[in-house]
Amino acid sequence: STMGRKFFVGGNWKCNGTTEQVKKIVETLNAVEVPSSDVVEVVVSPPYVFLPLVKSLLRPDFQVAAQNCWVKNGGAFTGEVSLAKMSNSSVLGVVTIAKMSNSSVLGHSERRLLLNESNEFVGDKVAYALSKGLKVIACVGETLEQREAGSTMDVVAEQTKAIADRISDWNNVVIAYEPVWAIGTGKVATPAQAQEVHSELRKWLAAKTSNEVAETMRIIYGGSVNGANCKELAGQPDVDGFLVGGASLKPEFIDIINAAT
Ligand SMILES: O=C(COP(=O)(O)O)NO
Repeated sequence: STMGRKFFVGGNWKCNGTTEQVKKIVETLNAVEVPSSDVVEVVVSPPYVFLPLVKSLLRPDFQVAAQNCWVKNGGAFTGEVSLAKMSNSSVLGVVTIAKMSNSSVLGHSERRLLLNESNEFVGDKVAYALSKGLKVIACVGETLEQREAGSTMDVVAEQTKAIADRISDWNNVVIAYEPVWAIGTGKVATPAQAQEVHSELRKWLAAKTSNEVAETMRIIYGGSVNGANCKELAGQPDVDGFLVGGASLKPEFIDIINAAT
């Protein structure tokens, strides 16, 4: 990462954890030495049901994110969790929203592919969450067949455009490039592959939004990041951090946080 962009490390716990496991992970995170929050921004994203517990136990220099949100405020949307409810509960704390200390992971490929969340729907969610004062970790990334067809940048641009068409203030957005073929597979993108897409995406942002947005945007990488491969990836000029799945549930998450450059 360069240009003074603060390193950003997100831990996406996905649909994992029991109360006991969550307490243990938070205990471990609370006890370790990591660079100050001036150097690295750390966000952990537990399943909704653990948001209150994690928010109440987690060290104050780390932030908590939801893994999704609904696109309206409450109402007849069975099974959904509305932002307003989350922000009204002690979980995210309405008062802390003003400090942008809360965020949501949106557009994760598992929701795009398994739950058919369209680019437009993800764009609507990003706009809604931002309008409610949350930070957003917006996920984009191509499938293996799209990469093999040479359409990686087309796909990533299309996904990002659906967001750009709906928002004007990018201040509270972090973009996570997560190639689907690297998620949960152990097949991490090479530093060159990650750098190529991150720099192309940054150029796209410069052309479609502004140089300022492009230069200040944290573009983070996700997909089989671990304690062993994070350093080399972090050394790439346009890799500004990580969105970590599996390894965020293990002590090596600390190594990934410490890879902050
Ligand atoms: O989905 C991911 C990455 O998951 P893994 O680190 O387990 O590949 N981040 O949101």
